[in-house]
Amino acid sequence: QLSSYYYAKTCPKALYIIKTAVLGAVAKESRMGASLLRLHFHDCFVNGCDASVLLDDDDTSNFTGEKSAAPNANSLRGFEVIDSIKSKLETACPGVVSCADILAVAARDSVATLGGPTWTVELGRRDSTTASFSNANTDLASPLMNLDELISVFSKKGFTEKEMVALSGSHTTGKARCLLFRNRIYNETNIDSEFAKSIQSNCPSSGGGDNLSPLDDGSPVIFDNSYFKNLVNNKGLLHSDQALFNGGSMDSQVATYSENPITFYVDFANAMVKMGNLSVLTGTDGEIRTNCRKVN
Ligand code: HEM
Ligand SMILES: [Ca+2]
Repeated sequence: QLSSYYYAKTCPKALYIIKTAVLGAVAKESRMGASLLRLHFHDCFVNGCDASVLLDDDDTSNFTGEKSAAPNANSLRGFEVIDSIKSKLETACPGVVSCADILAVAARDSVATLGGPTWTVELGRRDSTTASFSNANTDLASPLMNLDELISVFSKKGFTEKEMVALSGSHTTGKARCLLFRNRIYNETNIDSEFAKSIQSNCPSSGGGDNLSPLDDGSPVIFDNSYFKNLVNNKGLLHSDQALFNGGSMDSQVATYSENPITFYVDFANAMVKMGNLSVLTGTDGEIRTNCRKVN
């Protein structure tokens, strides 16, 4: 249903406008590439890729937005970058480019800007007129999950175990808060002890819960396969990261990606296209929001 030429006639500069803005935002702060990639993921896994994640709480339509759900609160970032892209697009071609498409293109451009693979983004998603606080709490994975739980969360969205592992390679960039990996670095045994010690210096056993550590110590602002190299060395930051390589069924897949970046890139790009197609609104469903934070 979606098409890569969707805006060719109605907003020919759309892709250029988004790419330029993403490049600028990542140049200003490299972590923003990670944050924009994650926004698209947290959008797509909750009611599909419909920009529901961008909506603020709405007193008129009477819904609580997804931003305050547990996986998102004090964690998601990049909303101002999306707002700024949207306002440029509204000037260039008012009412044409959806917020959901902006998220999909910004995720692709972020990965490419950080040195990762690129892919063709299918376009034509429309924006939701509602959000789901409760689905945001149930449909996203938690960093405390084990392999079987991670497989289950992704299989509910139609992904294979291998695709789940490839998508997790996103943790090759970006940061996480101490409170989410504290138990791992102090109490777990499947962790390299030097690595645990080095992370502990910025994540005390009590307090400092918001202190940040890179998800990939090896190359935090480059989109490469270093995340998988970490895992085979027991240097996964989150419990859920190390769960992918912990004597289970995905060990060999992780090892393959750790040795072969091209295989990872190909699988990652394909899985991102698939993720971008989750329950999209097309035709006359939904709307093209004027402001990504509010229904029209
Ligand atoms: C496999 C299950 C996953 C779990 C349990 C998980 C969990 C997390 C957690 C806990 C954080 C840190 C949040 C914080 O400290 O506030 C994080 C960050 C991040 N996640 Fe995931 N994630 C998963 C899969 C994914 C996928 C599929 C993607 C993208 C396609 C992704 C992209 C990111 C990125 C880029 C960051 C860094 C964001 C930033 O620095 O702003 N994650 N994730
Ligand atoms: Ca969504």
